Amino acid sequence: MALKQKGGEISAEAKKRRRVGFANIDTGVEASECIKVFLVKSGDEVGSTNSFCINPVDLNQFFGEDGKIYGYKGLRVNIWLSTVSFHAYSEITFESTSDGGKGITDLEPALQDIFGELLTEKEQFLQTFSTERNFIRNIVSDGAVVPCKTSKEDDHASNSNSEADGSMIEVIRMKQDSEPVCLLYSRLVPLVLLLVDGGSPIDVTDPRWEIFLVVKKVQDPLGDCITNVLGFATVYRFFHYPDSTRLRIGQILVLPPYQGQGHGRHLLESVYSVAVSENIYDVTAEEPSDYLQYLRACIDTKRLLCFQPIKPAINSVVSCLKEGNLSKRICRSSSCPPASVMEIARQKLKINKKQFLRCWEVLIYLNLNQENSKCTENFRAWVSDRVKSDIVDKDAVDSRKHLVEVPNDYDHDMTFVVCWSQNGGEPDGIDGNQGGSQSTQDEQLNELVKKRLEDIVKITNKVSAILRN
Ligand SMILES: CC(=O)SCCNC(=O)CCNC(=O)[C@H](O)C(C)(C)COP(=O)(O)OP(=O)(O)OC[C@H]1O[C@@H](n2cnc3c(N)ncnc32)[C@H](O)[C@@H]1OP(=O)(O)O
Repeated sequence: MALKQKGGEISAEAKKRRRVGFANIDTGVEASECIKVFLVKSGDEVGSTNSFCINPVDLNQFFGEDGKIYGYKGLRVNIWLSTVSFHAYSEITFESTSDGGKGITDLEPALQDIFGELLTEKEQFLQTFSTERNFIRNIVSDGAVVPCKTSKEDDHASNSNSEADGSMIEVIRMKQDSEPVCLLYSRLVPLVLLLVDGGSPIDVTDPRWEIFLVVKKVQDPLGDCITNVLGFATVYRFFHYPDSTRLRIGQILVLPPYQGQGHGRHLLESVYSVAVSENIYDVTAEEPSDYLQYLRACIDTKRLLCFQPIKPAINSVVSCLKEGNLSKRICRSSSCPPASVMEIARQKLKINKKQFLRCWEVLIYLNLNQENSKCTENFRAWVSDRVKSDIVDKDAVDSRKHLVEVPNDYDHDMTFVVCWSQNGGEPDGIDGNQGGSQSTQDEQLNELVKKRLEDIVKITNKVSAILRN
């Protein structure tokens, strides 16, 4: 870490101001405003602010309660992060420091919290580009390339791809049971902390973790094979009663320069491919971001569209929505997918039930005549019903049963408490009604329906575009 002070001696004027005390109260500067992180793949790029600058989710979280840095004038923290070895080097410059009532923030501990021992001095950092040149190649050579069928339309994200420049893109699966794999993951942790919202490191000592790496293999001018990590997903295997296993995606990350090029999809499809070939129970994701949900929905809807066993169920709902007067509840409830259909999609495609229900609405919309206002009106009413029943389980209220989801660290899809109230009202302390009038609740419900419809249309448009290409 290099520390440079610009502007030399603190002026006599500044010293005077400091003594006056209250004249200039230090309001601090947000960490995200003065820290920049650049991804670099060669020593030549170090020191330059023209390299690829990433956009961390929340740098402020590493700096006290208010995310601010105090006591500096003109502070700039530039960090270069190597995509060859994942070491980092930081350069800190400022014009002056002074305690304006909140002290002078020590930057070192916060940077250590992110980069740990990967933060090195400049000389050492520059050397890593040659000494660690084969770091990734050596580790992934012990992994297994995930085989996956490739179709013409999926060419740009198939599981072993020749690129126009002669490089190969592969997904490599590695069990978290060897020291080198743990070492590789520990070097990826700063990226998780910086780029995954709420991301925290997995427990590398737990052998049930696996890591899927999407890598690019390229020949350098000397004929050497260079391997770069483009992205990765950590996947946890856990027991599913009575005799199977589920796969849960803990973290998925594509390095920013390579995002939007099909690598995230490649990783997800590889996880599915393993789940199908090993007859895993299903695949889930831990607290997925909105974008990940959207991406999964696009991928799974496309897979389900080609899945013949669910066609009759889709057709039956679509014809009900076409003809129907949805004021009849019976017609609305028949719009739910039959349990047998969800089960077969889980068995064959490893799509879990919650995810299937999300795709179900898109599948129906994709098959509807969207130009026909009666159809779209019915569809709206149907979605609205489904949103309501997601929130208020009417049958449960009638029978005085209340299902209360209980968050836990393990699997929040799975845990809930069934509460019973004698008098037919909500049990004490777990009243789902957080207060507010009926009209406020209606408004909130309408907002949710609107949002759900927007999501459905967005995914439908994307899947339609994918199918057209
Ligand atoms: C559990 C968790 O980890 S939650 C946190 C998730 N991770 C993060 O937030 C970290 C930061 N984000 C990322 O790393 C990445 O954005 C990821 C991992 C979420 C997605 O990876 P990317 O490589 O960017 O996505 P990828 O390029 O594969 O897919 C995106 C596009 O492919 C489209 N797509 C989906 N299926 C297909 C298909 N079959 N054919 C063609 N395109 C498709 C998607 O619709 C999307 O396009 P759009 O955004 O233009 O609508």
